[in-house]
Amino acid sequence: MVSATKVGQQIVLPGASLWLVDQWCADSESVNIMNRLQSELDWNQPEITLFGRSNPIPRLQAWYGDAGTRYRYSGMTMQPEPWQPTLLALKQQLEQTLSYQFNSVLANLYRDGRDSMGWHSDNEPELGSAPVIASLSFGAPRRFQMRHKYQGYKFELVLGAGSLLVMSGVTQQHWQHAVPKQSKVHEPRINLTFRTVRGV
Ligand SMILES: O=C(O)CCC(=O)C(=O)O
Ligand SMILES: [Fe+2]
Repeated sequence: MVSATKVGQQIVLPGASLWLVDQWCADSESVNIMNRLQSELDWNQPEITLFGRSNPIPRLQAWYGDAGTRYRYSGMTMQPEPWQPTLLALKQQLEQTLSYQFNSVLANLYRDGRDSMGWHSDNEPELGSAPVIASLSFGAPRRFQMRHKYQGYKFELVLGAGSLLVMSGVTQQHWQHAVPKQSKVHEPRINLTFRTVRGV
């Protein structure tokens, strides 16, 4: 069980463990972090092959972590870059908030509302069956949608700048999540999902 020391709320959904802290970091700090991450991370836009067709993913990505935290994701194998100072500082603060250790982070840059993330669960085998995923958001607020895989429940929230969402327990077994396109959003957003890859 994850225990948070910052003020937050548990979100009660069937078969999901969610913890939301709207203001995990102050506004001024989150603007600063957004700018640093946008300019300092090694962003790339890999191609993804679906039904035999290759297309660039609709966002930019970067993968950082301890050596050996190789990660397979939608047919792509990503080798982590070594920890970068801004990410390392955030990881350490997060580990203090949650009393939990992470060894990697997937960074996503949504350049504007045309960028998105399709429906998926963070259920890659190397994350184990009940992963703790800590998601930090900076920049433009974006919708974060959830849907139950079998029972038709839907849930949605807005992840604003400086927010922390922790998904844990069996959430990934029962639910999928997505970040839909939002044509009225013209500003970038960065989301960091801290993870623990097993077998390192
Ligand atoms: O951008 C987000 O809030 C979600 C990112 C996500 O689902 C992922 O990186 O697996
Ligand atoms: Fe995800």
